[in-house]
Amino acid sequence: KLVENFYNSTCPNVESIVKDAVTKKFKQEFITAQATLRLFFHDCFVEGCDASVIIRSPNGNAEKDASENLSLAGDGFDTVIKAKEAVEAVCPNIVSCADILALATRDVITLVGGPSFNVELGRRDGLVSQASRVEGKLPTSNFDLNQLNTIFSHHNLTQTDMIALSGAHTIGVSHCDQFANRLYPSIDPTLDSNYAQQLIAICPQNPHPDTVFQLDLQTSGIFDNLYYKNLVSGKGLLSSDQVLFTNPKSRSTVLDFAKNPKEFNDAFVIGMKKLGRVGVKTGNKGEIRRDCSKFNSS
Ligand code: HEM
Ligand SMILES: [Ca+2]
Ligand SMILES: [Ca+2]
Repeated sequence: KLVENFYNSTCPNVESIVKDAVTKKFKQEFITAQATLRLFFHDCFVEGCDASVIIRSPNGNAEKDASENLSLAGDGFDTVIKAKEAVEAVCPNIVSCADILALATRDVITLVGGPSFNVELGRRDGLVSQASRVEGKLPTSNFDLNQLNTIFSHHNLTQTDMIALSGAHTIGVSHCDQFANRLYPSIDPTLDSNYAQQLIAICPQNPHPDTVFQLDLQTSGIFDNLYYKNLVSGKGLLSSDQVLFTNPKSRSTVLDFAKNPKEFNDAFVIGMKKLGRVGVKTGNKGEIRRDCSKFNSS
């Protein structure tokens, strides 16, 4: 079981060390925020929150090499590696990379204007990181409400948790290929028509593969509840975003979060705490990695 004060006697300043390293990185690269938040999600849904996604393999067959993870931005990995280096300088071999990722994620959310919250600690780092084990574990942008609910329920996350955590798309971007099927060959009728034209202008039929569009067009660098207001007005970028409003089973929660930012923030914090408990290894399971990108044995 995780506890908030896990490092109180072994590394009492871990939270401020991580926060300083993350803040420094964020000031250099603001995309640190979205990159770290998405990294945490992808880590927790595959093998649990154990930093398995951070392992680098010379053979290109680690979890991060799976197709689903190729669009994870490098700045998220770099944030954890930098924060770990800062922690190792003070408390060597004590703090797991999985806990550092959890703390860094809380810190980036706060840096972009989101709620702050206490983070439970005591995770250990995983010993398995394989590209072949990712398939089917992460939701994709064409999932319908049932598919979204099912995949989240495998981790004890409810529909409300899923809708609140989808609010992470209040920051960051998506590559064109993730929503091109909503534009071509015909425009998805749930899309606002002016918004659809904006998307088409940035993402033509064969875009440069690096072209991206903001998940929350007006405030893609700010953690706010505009994401939900966008869904209400037909401006959800991914099909998996828009479906939360289109499907009557989830619509009332979207409307609640669109109207009441505090309700969204509270639900997001509950969702993040539950996400942070997914599949965690404690006690003598796993290891405390020295270098977050390598198993200790390698
Ligand atoms: C509900 C199911 C979800 C689906 C289908 C989904 C899918 C996606 C897709 C397709 C992208 C764009 C990737 C790209 O092309 O670069 C994206 C970006 C992102 N996702 Fe999700 N996601 C989901 C839930 C979550 C959750 C739970 C979180 C975190 C708590 C999250 C955080 C992010 C962030 C921050 C970005 C922006 C990344 C960046 O700008 O680099 N997503 N997501
Ligand atoms: Ca993991
Ligand atoms: Ca926003």
